[in-house]
Amino acid sequence: MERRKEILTTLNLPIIDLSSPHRLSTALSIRQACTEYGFFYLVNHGLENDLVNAFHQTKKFFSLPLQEKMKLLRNENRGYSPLDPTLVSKGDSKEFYYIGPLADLTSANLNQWPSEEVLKNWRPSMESLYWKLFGVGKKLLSLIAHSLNMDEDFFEKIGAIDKPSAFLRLLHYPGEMGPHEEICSAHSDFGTLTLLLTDGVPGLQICRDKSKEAQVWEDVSCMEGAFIVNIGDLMERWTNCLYRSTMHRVIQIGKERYSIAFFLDPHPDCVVECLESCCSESCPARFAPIRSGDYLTERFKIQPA
Ligand SMILES: O=C(O)CCC(=O)C(=O)O
Ligand SMILES: [Fe+2]
Repeated sequence: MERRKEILTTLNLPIIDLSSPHRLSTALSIRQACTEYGFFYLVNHGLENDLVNAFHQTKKFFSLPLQEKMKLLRNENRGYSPLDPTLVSKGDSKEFYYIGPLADLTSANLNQWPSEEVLKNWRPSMESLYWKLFGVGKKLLSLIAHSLNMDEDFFEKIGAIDKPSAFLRLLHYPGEMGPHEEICSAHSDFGTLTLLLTDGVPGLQICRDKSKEAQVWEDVSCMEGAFIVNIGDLMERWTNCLYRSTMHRVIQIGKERYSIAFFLDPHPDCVVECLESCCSESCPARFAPIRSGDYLTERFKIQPA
């Protein structure tokens, strides 16, 4: 197994309660979590009873014969990506399946679904999960706006989530694979925020200081029933780097692993520019305004996820 000069520690991420009536203190805790870690656990999100089924459906999909999954081969970033032997040798050992934005018909029609004969009721079940995750993301985003001293409906008002451009990604890591330590290589997420669910199998790690020579990787353990939430690059731009889009990866521990990631990205036409509350004369905006669609297209070209 490849060895790098790395120091490893274990981490207790902050816990945010989405159902708390104390919005100000919740917003303050979010602010602290996003500035220090860019990651937190989200509890009392209302989807507790949906999680078992979400993983059940995910496993059903990946259990299909390869030839069935290959009929849905990824196109326009929707559909199935098989385990890629060229990437396995570079330290990426996962198969995954993307469901793209469902809000408008043109985009929703690009999605690729297994037929009813192959997986009965799978599509409605996943569509329902998608919208429930979107509901959680939207609630959280209003708290994030609050935490940044903006109006709670700020992200709605600027058109970031009116037609949500969210991608749902199901992931399967088959277990002991290749000589490399990483099975999902180190990256930051591109968009606004990510809601992550894992099946409890460890392996997720974060590196809080992107610039350090010797990278310090910290283990993120799974908290039963909670989402692991992380800030993406566009939120980092919106906040002038106040909120951190933290680098993360998954290392192999020799066990099969499933996870579900929901990437809440801004609508492609939404222009992401430094928030008023995050810049001043002494702290000017570090990034020029950019159309979200242009930014994400560029990122996908450089680092196809
Ligand atoms: O599988 C995981 O736990 C992490 C997945 C991830 O970081 C991603 O899909 O961006
Ligand atoms: Fe990620």
